Amino acid sequence: MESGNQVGDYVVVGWTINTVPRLEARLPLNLLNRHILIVGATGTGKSYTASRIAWRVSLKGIPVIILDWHGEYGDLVAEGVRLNPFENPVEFLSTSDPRSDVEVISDVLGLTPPQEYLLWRIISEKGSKLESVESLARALEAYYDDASWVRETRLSLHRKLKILASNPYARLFNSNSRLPVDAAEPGKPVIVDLSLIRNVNVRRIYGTMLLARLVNMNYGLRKRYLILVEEAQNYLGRENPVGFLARMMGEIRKNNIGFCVITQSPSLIVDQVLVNTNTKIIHSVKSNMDLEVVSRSLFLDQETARILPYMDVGEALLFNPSLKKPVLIRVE
Ligand SMILES: Nc1ncnc2c1ncn2[C@@H]1O[C@H](COP(=O)(O)OP(=O)(O)OP(=O)(O)O)[C@@H](O)[C@H]1O
Repeated sequence: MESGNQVGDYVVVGWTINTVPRLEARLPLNLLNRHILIVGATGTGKSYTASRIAWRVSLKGIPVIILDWHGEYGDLVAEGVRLNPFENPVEFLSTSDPRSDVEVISDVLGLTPPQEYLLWRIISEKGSKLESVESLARALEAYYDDASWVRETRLSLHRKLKILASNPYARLFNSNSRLPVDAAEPGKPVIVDLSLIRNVNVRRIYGTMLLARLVNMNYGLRKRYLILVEEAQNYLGRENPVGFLARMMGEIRKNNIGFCVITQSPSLIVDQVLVNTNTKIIHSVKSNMDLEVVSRSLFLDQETARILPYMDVGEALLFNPSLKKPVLIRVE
């Protein structure tokens, strides 16, 4: 299916504004695995821009998966394949590799070191008897307390898992699941509608688990695809970033996955994202903190920085290493 391999192949994001004649604003496909950042205040055109990129990249035969936090991409990419997370469970425990599973679960749930250790003990003791989140929650409830820290840790870990093991959320996690990347076709990005998961914390956990499984599956295979992460502050926020995702942004050689990270507020996102995204598309930014972060990370001169709050919807500064300085474009 992959055809976007030719050197110099690219997709068009829009057109330059301040040049005569106007020129194509291009996104080279060989930069995809060096990641894209799209930022801008509410309503400035981030999702529209991301949807154009998703569709055009997918037309090149590169599979695209959209983690659709608000459920808006069904309208933006009418050709996309919409997936309901409840009908597409993600693997929570894969007893074939318990060590890396514990790391993933720990990252996803934000476990403390004692919680992670206890989880490891239980999984290595019970092994294949734990095929679901419910069975893990039950095993935790019944686990013997051989020290006082075990009891406290067990109870706090159980609290974290309880909602995942409850109805209807337990259906989101299953040991016999397939990854949605198989559903992608040329011109048809896969849209995982996360908004169907009402509990925001569970939504974040499902999204992160899905990302973890996609990334892990791709080690060794090195298949090329693009993942759009909407409302990225939920996964890569400064307060509680998911460790493996932040690390992934810097590990371009080990994996061939490109991330397109989308957020309203670059000041809420971990620095790794700003440092490790090669292509930046900056729509209008209004808050002083975000203006400062954008200006600093792109080394903007004062004149360019001054226009940031006043750009129209659909206008953006495009920056990548092949350009000497950011270019003002209109996304089309
Ligand atoms: N390049 C464009 N050309 C034409 N219309 C656009 C363009 N970009 C955005 N729009 C329109 O502007 C509106 C807001 O766009 P969009 O939803 O993409 O903004 P957003 O920054 O993602 O907002 P939010 O943060 O609230 O999700 C939509 O109606 C969209 O169709």
